[in-house]
Amino acid sequence: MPYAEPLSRKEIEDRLAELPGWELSDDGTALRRTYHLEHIPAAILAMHIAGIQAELNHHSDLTLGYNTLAVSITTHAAGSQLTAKDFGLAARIAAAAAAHRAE
Ligand SMILES: C[C@H](O)[C@H](O)[C@H]1CNC2=NC(N)=NC(=O)C2=N1
Repeated sequence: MPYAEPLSRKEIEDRLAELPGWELSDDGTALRRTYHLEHIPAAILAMHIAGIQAELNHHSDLTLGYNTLAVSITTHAAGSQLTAKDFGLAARIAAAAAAHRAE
């Protein structure tokens, strides 16, 4: 059984509409958002995300800046295309970011 099935363009657009502030990469194969943190170190949010990823067994690429955390999500096992797993992870990350007042 495949790791996860790629979503159609329509499914991607519908699901993206439920994730305010997130966007598609230029080639449409990844979900992206850069969070800005004023209240806690960005690394704290990164560690929170690492816990979520361990729980879901699905992982983003995180780029840690001084007060930013850039998130990029795709499903490698689906040939670097977007799947429901990516949107599930993004929704959990969005909730964690909101809890840390990241914008
Ligand atoms: C064996 C294990 O389930 C796989 O390596 C998982 C782990 N996390 C993953 N995360 C992401 N983003 N894509 C994958 O294909 C993937 N594969």
